[in-house]
Amino acid sequence: MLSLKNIYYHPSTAEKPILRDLCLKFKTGKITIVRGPSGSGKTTLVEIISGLSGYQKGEITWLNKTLNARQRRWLCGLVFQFPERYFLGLSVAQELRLGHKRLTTEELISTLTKVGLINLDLKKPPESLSGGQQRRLAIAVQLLRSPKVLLLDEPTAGLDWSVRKGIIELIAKLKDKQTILIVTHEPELFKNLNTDNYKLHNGQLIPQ
Ligand SMILES: Nc1ncnc2c1ncn2[C@@H]1O[C@H](COP(=O)(O)OP(=O)(O)OP(=O)(O)O)[C@@H](O)[C@H]1O
Repeated sequence: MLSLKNIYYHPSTAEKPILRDLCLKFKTGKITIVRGPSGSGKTTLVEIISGLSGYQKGEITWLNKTLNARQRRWLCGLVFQFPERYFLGLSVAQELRLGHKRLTTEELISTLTKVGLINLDLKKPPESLSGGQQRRLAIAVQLLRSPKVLLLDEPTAGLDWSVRKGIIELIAKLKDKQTILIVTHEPELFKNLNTDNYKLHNGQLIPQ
């Protein structure tokens, strides 16, 4: 399981540390939820876990083995906040094949099915999909890499209520195959899932 020990991060461009001796032990079978107000460091935390960003002190381990940034990038899939803003493909198929050129149509369809996108026209431009479909496509892009850990930054932000419900149900389904961390302003949306809850405050995680 994934574990963070005393993570300290103070970018030279920031006035004060963003994370201070932050500790987190992921629990088997539970979705980890981190809430916190804007600017508390939620995105910074997922960027560090995913290996996109470094840190000055501490240790991140998977099954008791210390991971460097490259190993964390292999281990984790990160779905950014509003991921649809970063789509590059001209079609759904092209979006999924970025970095996975040799994927067959069957493999694309199988991945889309995992995220509940059934009978989707692979030739459609990603921007023509609904908000909920775009969010599912962004999750599918990460699932193609078979990450052990899925990090979701505000996965329900900007979606209608009914669409949010669908995304929450999808996350509940994915949790059997992946370790999941969600950072969110809206932890109450996930209260019916089996979650382990924290608040990010002053650079540390407080169990809720
Ligand atoms: N490289 C950096 N240099 C300077 N300041 C930074 C850097 N990275 C993040 N920060 C600052 O650290 C704080 C935490 O940012 P972060 O984006 O992680 O917060 P957040 O909780 O995700 O916010 P939001 O909910 O608005 O997305 C912010 O004040 C941000 O401006």
